[in-house]
Amino acid sequence: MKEIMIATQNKGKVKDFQSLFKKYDIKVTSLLDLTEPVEEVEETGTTFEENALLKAETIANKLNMPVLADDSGLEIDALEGRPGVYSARYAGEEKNDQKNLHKVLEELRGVPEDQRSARFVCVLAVSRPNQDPIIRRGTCEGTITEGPIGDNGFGYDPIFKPENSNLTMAQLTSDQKNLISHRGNALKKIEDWVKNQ
Ligand SMILES: O=c1[nH]c(=O)c2ncn([C@@H]3O[C@H](COP(=O)(O)OP(=O)(O)OP(=O)(O)O)[C@@H](O)[C@H]3O)c2[nH]1
Ligand SMILES: [Mg+2]
Repeated sequence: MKEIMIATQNKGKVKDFQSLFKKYDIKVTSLLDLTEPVEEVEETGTTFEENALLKAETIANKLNMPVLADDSGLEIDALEGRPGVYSARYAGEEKNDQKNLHKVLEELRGVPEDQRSARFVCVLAVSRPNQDPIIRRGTCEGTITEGPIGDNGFGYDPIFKPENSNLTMAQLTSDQKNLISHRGNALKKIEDWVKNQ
């Protein structure tokens, strides 16, 4: 079976990619599968594109093989685009999903529904030896709920209601999420590369 290495340490992303790659018959491996753990790449960029490329290139050079990296986050209009590229560490260095989403809910307290618009952004970067990288962005528009609902997914999924849906991302199955998600939309744009693996 073909394999793609994803340069991530995030279990939630790995699960999304496993569901996304099923139809291509591709096995997903990630940094979590390596016997010798690699140090986390410091995300020093100020854009999703910069950080995705940084993660892809660093890991591709280290492992000497093609890798796919994902930099993603939530942009909330009423918060001028925050948490944005800082989504993973919004409430502190420990990267705690619960604390992050409660910080967002607190900041949006009293903001009416029609002003709670937001979008998930996912930038995928492919780095491969001796070839130019591929970088593509996917988004998913929606609104922020007043409280967390649902147990599936990860991150901010329990407080994000995609447009045209009555359910939050965390109430959808992985397959349902990925049909409409930022990650699914970005992956469609690199499908040619995926099929050639
Ligand atoms: O509810 C969510 N559903 C999603 O589908 C999703 N995708 C991203 N996010 C948030 O954005 C951060 C990424 O930050 P990020 O790209 O730096 O990843 P990370 O640091 O968690 O792992 P790595 O891939 O860098 O190893 C994550 O931690 C989450 O908080 C999501 N939240
Ligand atoms: Mg990260």
